[in-house]
Amino acid sequence: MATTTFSLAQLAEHSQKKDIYVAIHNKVYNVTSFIEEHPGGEEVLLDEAGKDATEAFEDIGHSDEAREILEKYYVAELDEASKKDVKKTPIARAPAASESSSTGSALRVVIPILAVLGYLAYKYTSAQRA
Ligand code: HEM
Repeated sequence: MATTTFSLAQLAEHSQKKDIYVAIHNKVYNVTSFIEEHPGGEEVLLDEAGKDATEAFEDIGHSDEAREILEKYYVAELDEASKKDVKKTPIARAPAASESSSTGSALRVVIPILAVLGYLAYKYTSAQRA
């Protein structure tokens, strides 16, 4: 049997009371027929409808029995790639690093020049005195 995969976008299409899918630990479950039986109530499941409900599910500390019930409603694997796309945020690069290194290299050139000029000035003035 070929494995069906669901993206987060596909999962989000099933968020109505008459059509509820949730993802828990990267597996997608159709819990439409379960919501009326849920000991925790319909409301909490409706809040997680069409989403990755792993955190909500684990925060409650569901029993092994709850996990077994879940297996009956399995429909597909959650597409890992679609998850990563959502989480990917551009990292702002700090320009300060390159700026400070160029300031550093400028100083490395200027300081020896000043030292040579100082030495020559000293030599010149002492030659005048002699
Ligand atoms: C979608 C799959 C879910 C299944 C199969 C499921 C199943 C169950 C079961 C069997 C119980 C009874 C206690 C236990 O055996 O642990 C329970 C309780 C509970 N569930 Fe879920 N649950 C699901 C999702 C959720 C989600 C997403 C939430 C979100 C917060 C939630 C919140 C609760 C709460 C608060 C209780 C405690 C009810 C009480 O003790 O008064 N459940 N659930």
